Amino acid sequence: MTLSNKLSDPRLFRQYAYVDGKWTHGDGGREEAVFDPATGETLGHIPWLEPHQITEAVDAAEAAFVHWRALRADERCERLLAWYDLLQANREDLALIMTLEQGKPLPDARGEVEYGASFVRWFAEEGKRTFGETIPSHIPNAALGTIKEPVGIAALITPWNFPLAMITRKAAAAMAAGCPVIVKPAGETPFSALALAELAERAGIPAGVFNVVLGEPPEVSRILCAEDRVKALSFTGSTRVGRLLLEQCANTVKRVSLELGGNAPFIVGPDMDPREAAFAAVAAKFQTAGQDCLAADRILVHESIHDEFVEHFAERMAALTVGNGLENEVDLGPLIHRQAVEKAAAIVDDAISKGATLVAGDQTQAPGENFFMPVLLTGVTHDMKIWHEESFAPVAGITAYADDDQVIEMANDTEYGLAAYIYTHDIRRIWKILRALEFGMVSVNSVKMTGPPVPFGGVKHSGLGREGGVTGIDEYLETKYYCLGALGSVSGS
Ligand SMILES: NC(=O)c1ccc[n+]([C@@H]2O[C@H](COP(=O)([O-])OP(=O)(O)OC[C@H]3O[C@@H](n4cnc5c(N)ncnc54)[C@H](O)[C@@H]3O)[C@@H](O)[C@H]2O)c1
Ligand SMILES: N[C@@H](CC=O)C(=O)O
Repeated sequence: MTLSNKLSDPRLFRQYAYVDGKWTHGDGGREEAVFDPATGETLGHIPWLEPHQITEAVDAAEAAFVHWRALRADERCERLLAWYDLLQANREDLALIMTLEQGKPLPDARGEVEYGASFVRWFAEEGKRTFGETIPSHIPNAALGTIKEPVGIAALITPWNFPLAMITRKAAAAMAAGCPVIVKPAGETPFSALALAELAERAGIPAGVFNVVLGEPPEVSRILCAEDRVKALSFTGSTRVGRLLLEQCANTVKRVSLELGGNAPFIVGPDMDPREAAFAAVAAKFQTAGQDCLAADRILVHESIHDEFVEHFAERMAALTVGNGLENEVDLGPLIHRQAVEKAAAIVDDAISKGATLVAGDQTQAPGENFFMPVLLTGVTHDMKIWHEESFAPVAGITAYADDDQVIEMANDTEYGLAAYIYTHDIRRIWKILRALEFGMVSVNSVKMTGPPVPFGGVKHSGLGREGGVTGIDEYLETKYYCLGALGSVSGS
C-alpha cells in the first residue's frame, strides 16, 4: 500500500518540487528515496532539482514579490488564515505523513500539526501590526518616522525533527511580512513540506509566494546563499551547517537567522520533590525520542536528592514504550536513521569508558535497526562527549552538584545556549540561576515552554535572531526611516 492510499486525501502526497505554483520534476533525472525510519520501507521518491531550476525558483519568487507585497496586510492575513484552516482540516493526513517519514508517534505528530498551524494563525494576525513609528523631529519643519517594509525573498532551510512546524514558524512570518519564500526541507522529511505547498495553493496563496525546492543540500544552499536577490536566509538545523551557511551568506550581506543546536541543562534544586522533578526530566529528555533541540541533555541534580531522583527517573523511563509511531501507546519512535543510532551508541560507550555508570538501557530490546532504547547514565562529567555534544537520542545523563554556584558553572559549560530548565520552588534560587544562565530561553517548573507568542531562539553557538512572538516577523522586515523636510508649518512633534 503506497503512502497516498493511506491518506483520506491522496493529493496531499506529492513526489515533486513545487515552484511557481507548479509541481516540478528535476531536469537532470536525479532523485532520492525517502524511507520510513521505523520499517526501512521506501515511502516514495523526490526529484533533485538542477542548479538552473533553483535559480528559476528565485525568478518566480521575484515576480511574485511584486504582487504579494502590494496586497494589504489584511488581504495577506485572509489567505494565511485560509491556509491555517486547511492545516487544521487536514490534520490527520498531515500527522500520518509526518509519522511515516519522521517516525514520531502519531499523537506527537498531531500535536506538531497543531503547533505548526498555530504559527500561521499567529503571524497572519501579526502581519497587521507591523507598525512604524513617529519620531519627534529635531529638524525644523520636518516630520520624521519609520515604515516597515518586507525584506524580499526569504530562503528557508529546515531540519527533519519537526518537519512541519519548523517551516511554518518561518514561512508564516515571512509571508505575513510580504515576503515570498523558497523552502528547502530536509531530504529525510520532504513530504510534510510538499503537503504544506498543496494546502497553500488551495488556500489561494499566489504562485511563486510559497515554493519548495528539493535537491542536493550543499548545492541548493550554495545557490540560495550566493543569490543576491535572496535577501534573507533563515536556517534551522545543526550548528555545523549553520556556521557554513553564515559564511556563504557573507558575500551578499544577507539577513541571516539561525536556529541551531541545543544542549539544555535541567537543574533540580534541593527543595524539589525528587519524584515530581524526575518525571518532568523524563518528559523533557525523551520527547521526539530525544531528537529535540530542547531535550534535557545534562540533568544536574542537587546531591541531597540525587539518589532518590535517579530511582524515580529509572522507574519512569522503564515505563516508556518504544516502537513504530503508528502503534497505540508508543512513547518513542525510531531515530531518523542508522547513523543516528550509531552516534547514540558511541556517546554512551564514550561515557561508560570515562567512568559513567549505566543504570538502564538494553539495546537488545530495540524493536528494529533504527530504534534506540532509552539509556540512563549517572556520574556524567565534563570530559565526556555527552556533556558537550547534542546526543539527539534518548540518552539521559545525570550529574550531582553541591551548590548553586557550581550548578551555574556546570550549566554554562557548553558552547550552546538555546534552552535551560530550572526545577525548584525557591524564588531566590530561581532568580539567581535564571539571571546567570547563558541561554536564550529558561523554563522554570515547566517542561512546555514553546508556542507562537514566545520569542524562540538561542545565544552563543545556538543561533542568531528569534522566531515567533512579536519580534519573529522583524526577521523579514526592513525599517525605512523617512524625513519629510521643508513642510513649512510642522514643528515640535
Ligand atoms: N534551534 C531550533 O529551533 C532547532 C529546531 C530544530 C532542530 N534544531 C537542530 O537541528 C539539528 C538536527 O537537524 P538536522 O540533522 O536536520 O540538521 P542539519 O544541519 O544536518 O540539516 C538541516 C538542514 O540543512 C541541510 N543541510 C545539511 N547539510 C548541509 C550542507 N552541508 N550545506 C547546506 N545545507 C545542508 C539539510 O538538508 C537540512 O535541510 C540539531 O542540531 C537540532 O538541535 C534546532
Ligand atoms: N521542540 C522545538 C523544536 C526543536 O527541535 C520547538 O518546540 O519548536
